[in-house]
Amino acid sequence: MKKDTIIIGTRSSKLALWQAEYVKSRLEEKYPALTVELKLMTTKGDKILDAPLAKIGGKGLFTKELETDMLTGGIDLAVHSLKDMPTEVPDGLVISAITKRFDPGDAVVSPEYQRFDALPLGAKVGTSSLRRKAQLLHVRPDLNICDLRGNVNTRLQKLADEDFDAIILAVAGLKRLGFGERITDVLPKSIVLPAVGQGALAIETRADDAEIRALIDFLNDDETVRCATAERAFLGRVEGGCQVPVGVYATPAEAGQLQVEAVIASLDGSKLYRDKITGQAADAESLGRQLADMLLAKGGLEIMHELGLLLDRNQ
Ligand SMILES: NCc1[nH]cc(CCC(=O)O)c1CC(=O)O
Repeated sequence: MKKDTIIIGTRSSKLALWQAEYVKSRLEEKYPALTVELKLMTTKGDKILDAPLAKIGGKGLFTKELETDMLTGGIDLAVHSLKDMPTEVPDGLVISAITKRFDPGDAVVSPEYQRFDALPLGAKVGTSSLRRKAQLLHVRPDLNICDLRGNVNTRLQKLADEDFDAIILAVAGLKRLGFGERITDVLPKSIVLPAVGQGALAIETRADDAEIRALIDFLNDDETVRCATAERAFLGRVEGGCQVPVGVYATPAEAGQLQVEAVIASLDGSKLYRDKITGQAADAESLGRQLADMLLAKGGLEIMHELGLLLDRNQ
């Protein structure tokens, strides 16, 4: 091995730091002679805290600054939550590893009512995700869903400060930060499908950095990679990003198969199209694309048009 020090770029939120430290410790455990340093960085998504995420828009809100630094050699790799990664990685960069998915669920934190089912009529529910909002409104149009921005710690603080009856956060993020005991319910997948890649980490490197890529290859979890491939193919096809209420969840099925379930909904949840497909795991990418086409044909395309999103269907 030529390199004796590698530099991991990470955002500086507590969750991002946990994730970078996790990769650091797995590398150090595997390569005792290697020194791994963390370089803390700030992204546009960290700076703009007062606007709803969907309004800021722009791809790579939480990844771009890290990617620019990696392309110029400032860092060797970047650790991201897979769900924060746009489906298209910039030229010269590549996702070289996807770690084992931890828990893809969406959690309810509601000290007063505990369970989602128990929320009273018109309850004030906090989330900044269009995906969660639309799917929740579909089954509970009475809910008063309000924007809740900030990192996980800030959001938990706002639960009390801003009088929410419940807030919704990824199970994975809460558990990583040691807040697992704050979870009072987990939304069933029959109501809310997770975001693409929720619960898994992506490690991004330069495409031509063969040494680093070989070094981190052991972090890949084959099963998660297959699921993520299907989920990201779905998202790439519907051009979802964080601006469209889209959920997708792939799971291994028997005999080397993969089941992929997905949803596209209108912002207010009044229209919701959901379907699933099963096929060979080796065809993960095409399964994701087929499912996207099924949902677009059912009415998803109309929703995209209503949202004013351009779709290049010839890609
Ligand atoms: N959007 C921010 C974000 N990115 C990743 C996670 C959680 C960890 C994960 O899903 O892997 C979170 C917080 C949340 O959605 O509650």
